[in-house]
Amino acid sequence: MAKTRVHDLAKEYGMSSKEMLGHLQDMKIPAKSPSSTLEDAYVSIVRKKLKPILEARAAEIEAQKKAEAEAKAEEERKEAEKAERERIEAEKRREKERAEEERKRAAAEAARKKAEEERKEAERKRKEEEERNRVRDTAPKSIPSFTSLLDQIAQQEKVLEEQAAEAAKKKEEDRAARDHGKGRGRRSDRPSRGGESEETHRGGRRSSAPRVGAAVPGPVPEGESEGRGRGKGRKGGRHGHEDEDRYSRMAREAEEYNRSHVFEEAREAVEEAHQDTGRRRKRKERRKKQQAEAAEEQRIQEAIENDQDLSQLDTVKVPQGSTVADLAKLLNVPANDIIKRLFLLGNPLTLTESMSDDLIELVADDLGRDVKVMTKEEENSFSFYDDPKDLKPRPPVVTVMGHVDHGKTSLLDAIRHTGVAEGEAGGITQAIGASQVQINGRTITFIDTPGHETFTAMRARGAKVTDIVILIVAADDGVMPQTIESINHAKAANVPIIVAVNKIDKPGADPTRVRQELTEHGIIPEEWGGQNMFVDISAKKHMGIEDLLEAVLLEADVLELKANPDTFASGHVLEAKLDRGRGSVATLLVSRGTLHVGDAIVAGMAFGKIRAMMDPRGRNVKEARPSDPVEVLGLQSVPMAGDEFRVFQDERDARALADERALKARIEEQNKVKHVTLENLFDTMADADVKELNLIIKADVQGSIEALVDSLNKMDQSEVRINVIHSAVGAINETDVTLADASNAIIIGFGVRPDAKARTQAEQQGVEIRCYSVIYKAIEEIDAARIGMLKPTEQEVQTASVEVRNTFKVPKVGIAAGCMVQEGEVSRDDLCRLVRDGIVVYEGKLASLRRYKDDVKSVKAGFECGIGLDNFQDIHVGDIIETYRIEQVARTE
Ligand SMILES: Nc1nc2c(ncn2[C@@H]2O[C@H](COP(=O)(O)OP(=O)(O)OP(=O)(O)O)[C@@H](O)[C@H]2O)c(=O)[nH]1
Repeated sequence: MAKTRVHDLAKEYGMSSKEMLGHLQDMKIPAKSPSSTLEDAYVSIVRKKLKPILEARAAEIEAQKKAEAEAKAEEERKEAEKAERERIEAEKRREKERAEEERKRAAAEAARKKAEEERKEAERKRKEEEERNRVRDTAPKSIPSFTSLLDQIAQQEKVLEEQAAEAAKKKEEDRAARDHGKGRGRRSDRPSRGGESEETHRGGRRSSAPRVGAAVPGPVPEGESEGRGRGKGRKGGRHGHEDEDRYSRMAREAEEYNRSHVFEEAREAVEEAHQDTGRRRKRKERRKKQQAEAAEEQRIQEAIENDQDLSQLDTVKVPQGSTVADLAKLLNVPANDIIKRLFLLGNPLTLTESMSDDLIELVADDLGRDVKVMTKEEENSFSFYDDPKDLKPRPPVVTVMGHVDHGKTSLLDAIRHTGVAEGEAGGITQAIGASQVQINGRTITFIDTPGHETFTAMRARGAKVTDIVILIVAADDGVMPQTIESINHAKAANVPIIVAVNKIDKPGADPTRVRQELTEHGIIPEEWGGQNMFVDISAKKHMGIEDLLEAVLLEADVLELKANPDTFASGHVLEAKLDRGRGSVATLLVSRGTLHVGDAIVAGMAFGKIRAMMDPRGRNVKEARPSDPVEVLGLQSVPMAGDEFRVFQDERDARALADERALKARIEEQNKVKHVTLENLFDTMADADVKELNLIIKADVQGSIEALVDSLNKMDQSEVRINVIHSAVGAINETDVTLADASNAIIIGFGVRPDAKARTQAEQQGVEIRCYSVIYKAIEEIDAARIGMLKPTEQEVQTASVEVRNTFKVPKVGIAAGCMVQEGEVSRDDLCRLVRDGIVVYEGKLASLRRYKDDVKSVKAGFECGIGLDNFQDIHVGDIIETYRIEQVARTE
């Protein structure tokens, strides 16, 4: 039975051992020292008895704590009050400063305004003067009304002068009259002078007054002027100052009236003179405007009918490489206008020369036009307009990216098994290049070609199919070069990134380090205040997968992904290949509308009617909705990954468009070849030191070609220039060898093999053919060859080529092939590949090699034999079995 020591009990109750011993003594419980032990029965007595004491103590502590808290709160309140007072005072100070500043500013402003007003007044006066001169100088003299106005002005000026003279004379007379009152002698000679003067004045007035009368307001009354005569001399003298004022006023008013009146009339006259041409111009402008409005309306109407994006309407689409003439036609401007501008830009071009993207944009900008230079892919792409009310939510499309071996494939495998019943799990195969998973009743689409090469190749072709990127980073390895590349690619495409920190089950895993390293590349976890969701997972042990999928759904909710499902389908080709038996097989991702079996489609240059569709589980389906990936049969040729597809109502339209595109591509290809040859000629002349590595690339799918070319482009080509002189989907044939021979090229095969004739020819002509099934291997080797660092390595040595002539069932083994060895010698230990129509269908080992019923070690050319393949039954008559062995070969290059 457990015993309790006194000091433990004391500790439990927060008291000293001595105090506890005191209590024990009071309770008559035997205990001597702190280390004495107590029976459980005693302990329970102690607990009972000490309960009220403890409660009292607890209450005491509580009260003390409360008092402390109150004191603290009071102190804080005071602090806050003090801070508030300080704040208010500071605010007041600031307010005062602001007011002072405001006052200064207002004073400065008032001074400025005054100066401005003065300046304006001076300006107004100057302008008035200018206007007067202008009207006088510029008005056409041929206009009669204007000429007469000028006459009037001259007359007015004359009258005013006379009036002023008269006023002066009157003043003189009055003064004389006054003087006369003082001394008669002086007055005696006055009348004759005055009469003479009066006569002169009257005569002058009579000749001018009638013409002026109408123009001068308040003409001088006859009586008044008469009054200035002899009879009313004194009286007039008394009113001398008044009269003088009145005359001055009249003179001023007359001048003012005339000035403004004359100006106004002159202005009207000038306008009238130009009115004819003005009206014509206005009419022309109005007509032009109406035409432009009608054209614009028609354009919008057509755009609406064709479901086009209305926001793009003002931009003129110019195909890449357009000539000067093409651009002039598209912009509806004279070609000379463009040639002139090009000349000024230092790029003189003729009508038929093609323009670079930059030049097209520069010239258009110069012309004030908005253009978009369209690549071939963009030209082939369609833009649609959907009424927002037709849009419905669609599943997100996700791509997994990350460094080699960080677990992309494992993650996709783990995801494919999520939400699938246990029994069903084994039956899941990756039927097409994409998969879908259900989580919480919602769907997520995954593109199954992991890695940024495919992603970028697609994007480079204008196909933005991914909504969300999952960046996978191994927790034991951290951020590596391809992690950074993936981040850059996702960022360039403006696609949100969710980070899956993988392999957390491993002993060296450090998810925090991964987070820290990623912050250096702008990927910051949400929990650290960033934008990116991080989920720790183990793809191998299926840990955290559902959390990751839920994160994807959360991100998708933020993106509000929508599409219109009720229209003709369109989307992109994810992958396409040629399949024996089934023909052209393409994996499509629907982005808009619903795709049905029987639909007529165009994808890039391929067209056809959909014969059958398969979902990611390999099940036949009748329709595919937005974000659904499907494998389709029925296209008459193989499109390229990244091509846009679109359903047409009529198969004939589809065919016409595909034909038109194919023709255009052929013409472009021809032009390009010519162009490139010329360029190469100059380049080679310029730097003869540069070595060239010419390649011909053949592959089973377009995606591999693009991925390889993309990687080659990234290599340093300063010493050895890599030229891909030809690339295509399909087996390596004689034409490829001829081309390689002519251009000193190496042929690279991906998942494809040379046919027999091509191989023989290659051997005869010494053309090198290298075949790979892993892209990294090819890149590694080309890179190694480029930098001249080829190490001794393993090399494949072909041993025999065997044709399948018959197939039969063998108990326990399955299907075996009755064959004829065509060349070489096949051995039991050889590795092999089964080639059908130039495409590698199987790679592995021989399971059996027999002559009649006997197992044999080898069979030579010209002999028949029976061959069984390891774990492979799908052998057809006509297939070729190539056998080979791997040898260590020292490189001589
Ligand atoms: N311990 C552990 N190992 C894992 C985990 N995920 C993947 N691996 C292992 O890591 C290795 C690489 O995984 P893959 O899925 O092939 O990686 P990948 O990124 O697709 O590789 P590449 O296709 O070459 O780019 C394999 O051996 C996996 O078994 C994990 O969560 N835990």
